[in-house]
Amino acid sequence: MTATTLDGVATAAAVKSELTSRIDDLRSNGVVPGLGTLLVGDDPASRSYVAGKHRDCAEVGIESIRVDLPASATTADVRAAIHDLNSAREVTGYIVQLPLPAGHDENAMLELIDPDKDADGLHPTNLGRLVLGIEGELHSPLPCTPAGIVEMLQRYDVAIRGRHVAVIGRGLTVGRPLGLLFTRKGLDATVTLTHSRTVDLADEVRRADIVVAAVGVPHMVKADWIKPGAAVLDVGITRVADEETGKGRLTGDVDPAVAEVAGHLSPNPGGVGPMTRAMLLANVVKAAELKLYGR
Ligand SMILES: Nc1nc(=O)c2c([nH]1)NC[C@@H]1CN(c3ccc(C(=O)N[C@@H](CCC(=O)O)C(=O)O)cc3)C=[N+]21
Repeated sequence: MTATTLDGVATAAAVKSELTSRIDDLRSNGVVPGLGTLLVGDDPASRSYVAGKHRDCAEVGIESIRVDLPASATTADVRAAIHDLNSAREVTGYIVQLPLPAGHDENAMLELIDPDKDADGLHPTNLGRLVLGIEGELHSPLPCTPAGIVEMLQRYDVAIRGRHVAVIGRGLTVGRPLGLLFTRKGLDATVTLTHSRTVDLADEVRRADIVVAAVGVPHMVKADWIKPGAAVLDVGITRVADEETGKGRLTGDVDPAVAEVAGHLSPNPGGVGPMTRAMLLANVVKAAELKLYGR
């Protein structure tokens, strides 16, 4: 048996095509959705992610506004750029590309974002609403990767209610908010949030119906950790040199042999990454709709 592929490219395309009609409605009501990106420094991976976000916007009819600061930018420069994005009328939502270069306090910068323009859902107000929302409806942007994971599972009819989810990794952008999201009323999963200090990680993962690996350690999740038929989402990305060609390529956290045991498996690349980008677009559209129609 080979796992069903959770195809992030195809699923993201479906999400994007649904967004285009909402974008048309916004435009005909005089609201042009616009995504801003703030990139500091010249890390090649970050540059390429940001470029991808601008391409995605062009594809669906969202304007995009790019602010790039050099690696030498001071925290005062970053602060000033965030204030400009908060007041720029054409920017209806924006992100601060993470990680910021060493020396900047990321949490302090995230706090400066206008929560109504927070396209990543990483402002403390929006993370707080995520916590409050465990009891019901949410009217705030969700962090894009967690939202994309849940969206993909739902579109593939993978059961979540009452099921046991093992999340590996407790980071700000994936693991920690994902645990909160899965335990919300309406999703109703049981979550084990594991991390680098978890004792007997393999045993925790073996009990799970859904496994999310968001660590950044190539192929750490082995086939004998997986309950037969479980859904496995491979989030972590590591750039490695290909043994044959010597060229750089991307590797996920999940060992390829997992495909022989799992019921569903998201490839990496081609799985959660494209969904993350689609949910960013969804957050921008939602923010523009809230601006037009109110909460
Ligand atoms: N403020 C902020 N928000 C983020 O959402 C954010 C961030 N900072 N910093 C970095 C991480 C990483 N991330 C990715 C999104 C999509 C792909 C993606 O689409 N990857 C393609 C492959 C792309 C390639 O080939 O390089 C795929 O998985 O198929 C990857 C990584 C968002 N992040």
